[in-house]
Amino acid sequence: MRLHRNLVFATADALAEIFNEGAYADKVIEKTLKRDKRWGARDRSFIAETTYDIVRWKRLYAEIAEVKEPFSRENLFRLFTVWATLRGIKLPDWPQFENTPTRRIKGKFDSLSKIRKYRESIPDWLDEKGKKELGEQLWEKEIAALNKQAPVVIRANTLKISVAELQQKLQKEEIETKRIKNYPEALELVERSNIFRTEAFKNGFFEVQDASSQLVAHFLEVEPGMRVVDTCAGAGGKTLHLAALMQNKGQIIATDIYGNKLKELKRRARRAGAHNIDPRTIDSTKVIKKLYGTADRVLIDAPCSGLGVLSRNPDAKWKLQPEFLESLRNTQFEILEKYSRILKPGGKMVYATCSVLPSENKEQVDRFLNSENGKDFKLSKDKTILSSETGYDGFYMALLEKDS
Ligand SMILES: C[S@@+](CC[C@H](N)C(=O)[O-])C[C@H]1O[C@@H](n2cnc3c(N)ncnc32)[C@H](O)[C@@H]1O
Repeated sequence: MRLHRNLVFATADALAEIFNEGAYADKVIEKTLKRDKRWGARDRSFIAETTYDIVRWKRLYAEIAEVKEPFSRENLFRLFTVWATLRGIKLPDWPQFENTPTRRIKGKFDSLSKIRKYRESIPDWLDEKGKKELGEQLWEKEIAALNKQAPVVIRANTLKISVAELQQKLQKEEIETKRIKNYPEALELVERSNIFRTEAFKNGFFEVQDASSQLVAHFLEVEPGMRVVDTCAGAGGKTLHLAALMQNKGQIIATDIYGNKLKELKRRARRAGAHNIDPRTIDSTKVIKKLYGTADRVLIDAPCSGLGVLSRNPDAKWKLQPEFLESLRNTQFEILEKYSRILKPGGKMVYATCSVLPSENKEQVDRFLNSENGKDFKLSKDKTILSSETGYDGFYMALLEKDS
């Protein structure tokens, strides 16, 4: 691979914003890629993938390069040097790469790789937390899996097209995909590419949605004609799936505390041809109270640490703080406690997170079942999806039934 100056410099600029200014990696990359219209698909993927890689391995690379935050421009190039050296990429003779200590970089990599928090490039507290909650062996496997680049998975929008037809249409646009066993609407891309540019996407034939996330709507056992409340709908990844499973029949009330996310949901629903969604911003306690006792199904796709989606969002490793995890647990419990009241007697509810930590998952469900409001509920089934077992995101989902 030959390194191009403007691409490497763009990567360094992106890293400066992410590391030194605390900006979100996905937003910075999106903005950076708009900088030069002449960049082709390869250039763009170089910037995106290299930036994500260096974000993912920040702690390990900083330790090897012996640099500390905030990173000066020179030190950002040192991180880049470590990245290139460990991948066997030949460095050009630019002043930034003079006197690169190749052997020393490789030697330090070998010795630091013996210690998990460096090898997996995670903060001390996260290593402790993962070990405590999952046990040494499982944590070791899970964090290694969460450090791998995530595959791109899409969900066929069965309101408009079958999975088989979508696969053919994409093939005509030179995008190879494969079916995934036991994930009925999923297709995995054989090679990464910018699928948002395809006609199939513009026509609303699919959404990008990880395979594990595609299990959640099925878990809720919805049927056409039901009244469903998706309480933490966000931009609607699961709402759109629910609409498809309900064949556009019945009603889905999609709530969230952020109106701008629901705006995006509306836009996506239009493209997908989903007509049974009623978005409502939670701007007072009345919004939820009005719904008490009215729904056949409730989905609580709760705000969580996002540890299960680290492969997609590696900067969460550096943004998450232990205190935040503590306060999240209270939010999750409050949400469960309040939003479960939306259900009719005999109705069903799913509590889901994209976390693999029991403290955000089964422990929250147990706490709810032991609470005053939870005593009318039974746990029908639950499932923890580990990235180390499936290769997709880490997730948790529990199906709870309310007594009739
Ligand atoms: C895991 S995300 C939801 C993702 C979304 N369901 C999807 O599939 O695309 C959690 C959502 O909960 C919302 N949220 C946070 N606190 C909330 C609350 N108290 N009530 C309702 N929604 C909340 C966040 O804004 C966020 O959109």
